[in-house]
Amino acid sequence: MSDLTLRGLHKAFGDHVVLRGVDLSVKNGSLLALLGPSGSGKTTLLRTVCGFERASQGTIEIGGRQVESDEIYVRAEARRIGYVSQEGSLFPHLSVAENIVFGLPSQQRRARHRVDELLELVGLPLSCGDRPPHQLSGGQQQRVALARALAPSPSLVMLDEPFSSLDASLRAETRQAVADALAHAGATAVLVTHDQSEALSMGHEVAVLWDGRLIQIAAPDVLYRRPVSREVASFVGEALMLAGVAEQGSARCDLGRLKLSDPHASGPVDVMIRPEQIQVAVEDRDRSELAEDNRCTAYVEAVTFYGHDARLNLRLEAAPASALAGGLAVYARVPGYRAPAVGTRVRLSVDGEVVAYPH
Ligand SMILES: Nc1ncnc2c1ncn2[C@@H]1O[C@H](COP(=O)(O)OP(=O)(O)OP(=O)(O)O)[C@@H](O)[C@H]1O
Repeated sequence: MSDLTLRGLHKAFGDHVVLRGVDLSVKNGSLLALLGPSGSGKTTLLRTVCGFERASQGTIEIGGRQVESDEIYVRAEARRIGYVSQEGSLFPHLSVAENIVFGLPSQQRRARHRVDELLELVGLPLSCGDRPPHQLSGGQQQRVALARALAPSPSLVMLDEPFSSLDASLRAETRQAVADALAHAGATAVLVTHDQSEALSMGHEVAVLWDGRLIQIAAPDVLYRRPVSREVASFVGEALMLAGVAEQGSARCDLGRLKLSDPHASGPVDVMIRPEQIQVAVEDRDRSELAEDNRCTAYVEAVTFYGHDARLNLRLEAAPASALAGGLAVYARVPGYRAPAVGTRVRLSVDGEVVAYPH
């Protein structure tokens, strides 16, 4: 399948500007997750690439062929893009197989072209083909929608929040099935989502759209560990921000002297720490695990238990002058089986590098 390139893409509805100059490149055969808060322009970007909306300015190229510019406008049907919507939008009066071949030329429709192959690709039993969509679960229906999108061998597949109507367990399973099917098909795909865990777990790369601008494109682990701004840090996960001072590759803050991911930062900064980086050791229980440096003491004020992990609200003892009266409050994520009880005195250290945002 082809790659996708956007250059300087603008889109306005009247005088309401939604996309403000988007440059983006999606590599052949890869899945890009387009992540952004509600109203940031994700769906508009996807609809413009599909040709459902005209760009106000800029160019769109699919597989090296320009489909949109000031002079060129290739109609949606001729762009050869497979589209999967939130609800899947299957036709209820047609069987699963008829849905899959719906967009194909009539001869291929009659021959149920590639139906078995596509059912297999999306991980559904072949017996599903003759059933009406309503007899399938929501997750299975989304897989049928993907099979239908892949049936004409499109250049590109666009997925617009395709898992948002599914409950949590079905969502996880369907995400995996869809990711596998796209990989097996060698598809170039864009997945629109406002769910950071979905973007991080499915995207080969994640692009963050903020108020109509792409503000960061990176591999999921890089985006999570080195977000470009405080806003992105908080949007892609839980982020603890502590005032500090950076110098010579580390930053001093209420949790000690911490190693910085950017060694060049200096002066007053906000230090961004992921809560799972905070190592919590119970004084009597975990004596051997206590690091000599970077350690300070705190009390567990509250525990929210999630099973696999737990969130601890902690209050630092003897927090320095920068802290609020009564000690600084921070929080940590620890494995559920190691969650200490409320009131326990613990020692804290920070594992790994942290990010500094200058004031
Ligand atoms: N056809 C339209 N006419 C006028 N304004 C529109 C139109 N489509 C979208 N908008 C506006 O564009 C902005 C971005 O909308 P869009 O649906 O692209 O955002 P989104 O990031 O996909 O949000 P969500 O996650 O809530 O779906 C919104 O302010 C919306 O009201």
